[in-house]
Amino acid sequence: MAPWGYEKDNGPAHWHKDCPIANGKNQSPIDLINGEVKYDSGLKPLTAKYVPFSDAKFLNNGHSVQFQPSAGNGSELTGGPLAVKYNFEQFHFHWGNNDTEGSEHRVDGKMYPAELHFVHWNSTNPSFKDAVGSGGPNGLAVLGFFLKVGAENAALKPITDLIPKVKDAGTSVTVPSNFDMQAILPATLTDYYTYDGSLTTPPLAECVKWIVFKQPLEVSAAQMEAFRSVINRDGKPMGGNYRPPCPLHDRAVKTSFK
Ligand SMILES: NS(=O)(=O)c1ccc(C(=O)NCc2cccc(F)c2F)cc1
Ligand SMILES: [Zn+2]
Repeated sequence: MAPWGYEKDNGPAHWHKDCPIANGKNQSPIDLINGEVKYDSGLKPLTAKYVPFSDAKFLNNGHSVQFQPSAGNGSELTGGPLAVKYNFEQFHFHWGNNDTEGSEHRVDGKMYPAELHFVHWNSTNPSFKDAVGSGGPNGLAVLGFFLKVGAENAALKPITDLIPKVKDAGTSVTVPSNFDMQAILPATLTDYYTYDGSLTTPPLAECVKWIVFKQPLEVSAAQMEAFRSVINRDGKPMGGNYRPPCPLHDRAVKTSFK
């Protein structure tokens, strides 16, 4: 099979052939249906401590654009539904070719124009790859933020300004060391949905504690257009790099808000 992608001949409907877990019972993304979620008063706010990075790359890996610091950057995530400390690994985006589609998770069937994922791994493992393979839903913790079109996002501007430099698959640039990743996050990480799920791209490992924030971040129309100029491995616009929602099966979606 051609390497996986989001086109007719290699998209989500084909992924099960190389990754049979695609039809598993803990797959992501899902449609977050407010009438079916359950408030959990035990869910505290999350704490993310992101330290400045000395040598981080911003790259086009053929199916997303991704910010990746060198290993062992000391940034960490704790709190919320997490029992232990998680190390920051990377962040990346999923988006559509117009403002009516693009996010992976949905809220009562509504899609946002894009979704930003901050990927973290359980620090009781020696590495990210070990965490992915550690079995069970506590290997990774991914923070999901919906993006909607509105005011320019000043915190994301240093990243969206780099997009033209990674237009083609396989290209990367060094990110200026004064990039402040912490500034992307809302001041308080409250009001989120959380459930046990998977990577939303192959290998689709069911190793993720998903934490999806209710409040979208805003980006300008120009910043959205920057994403839509990115090209994939087949030389086509990368927009549409989102997996459709998967069945919930017998999972519960908990919320930190009423
Ligand atoms: N969209 S998402 O947030 O669910 C997501 C996050 C990370 C990855 C990933 O790291 N893939 C490559 C990769 C690298 C090493 C080991 C792996 F298992 C692996 F999937 C895929 C999807
Ligand atoms: Zn993702």
